[in-house]
Amino acid sequence: MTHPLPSDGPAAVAEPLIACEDVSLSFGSVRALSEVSLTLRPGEITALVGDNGAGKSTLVRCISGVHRPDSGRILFDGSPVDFHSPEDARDAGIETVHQNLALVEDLAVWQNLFLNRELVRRFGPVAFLDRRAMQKRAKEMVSALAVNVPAVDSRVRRLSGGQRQAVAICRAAGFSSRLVIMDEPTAALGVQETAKVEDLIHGLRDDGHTVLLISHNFAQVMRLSDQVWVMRAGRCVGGRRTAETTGDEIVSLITGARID
Ligand SMILES: Nc1ncnc2c1ncn2[C@@H]1O[C@H](COP(=O)(O)OP(=O)(O)OP(=O)(O)O)[C@@H](O)[C@H]1O
Repeated sequence: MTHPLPSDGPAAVAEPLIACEDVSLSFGSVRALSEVSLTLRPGEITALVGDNGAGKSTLVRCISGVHRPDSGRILFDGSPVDFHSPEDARDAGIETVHQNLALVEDLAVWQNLFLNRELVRRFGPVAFLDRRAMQKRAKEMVSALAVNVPAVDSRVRRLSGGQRQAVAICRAAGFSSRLVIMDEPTAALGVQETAKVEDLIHGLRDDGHTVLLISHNFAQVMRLSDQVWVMRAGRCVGGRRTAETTGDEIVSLITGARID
């Protein structure tokens, strides 16, 4: 059963972009997920919170095609999906910004944006990388998101932590993705860089992306999200509209001081 959100009004009638229904997954004797049901509304930022080991990353990896649930199902835009790999999820429009960002330090920003999705130009049977087209498109992607990077031909090695995060978000937001999943996007950043990355995340929502955010930072969850789901010991123990809850209530759900 999906936990009802208290003030599910007319907006709740809209089809969720993602619905997890009774998703369970064990690793050997470890039951990482037990019948997890939750929904992500389209065009919103949903936060997923919980203590270490609660199952957040495992759930996100089921949505992004890294793991396949043992039971239960995941619906994307109303239809059940069975991703066999992250590429399957990406092809469907689900992008993940990993904690390690998965950027190549010695490549330029534009090369990182097009990693594994290079544009090619064909002359008869021969294909060439279309550097010019990729650089042009990279500039458009960067300026569309107002990403604060020096130039698209800068090497990633020269960028700050916040700028790297911005490049990774830009890559995830490009290529017509619909859901962008972020795992602790500001964990390694200072206050100013965190604020810039949070602006970017708001920008993604303003552009119509749906965002799923794992964060241990309650203040950030309260600032950024529209909805919060709480996990504890592999279970989803509740969901709240962010505007109608408090950090204290979320903490009590996480710790089990209050069970809804
Ligand atoms: N590949 C794996 N093999 C075995 N056990 C795993 C694997 N991945 C996760 N687990 C276990 O599943 C449980 C849930 O882990 P998960 O990483 O999903 O939690 P989390 O909420 O993301 O924690 P954190 O906030 O620390 O990242 C833990 O007990 C973890 O040890």
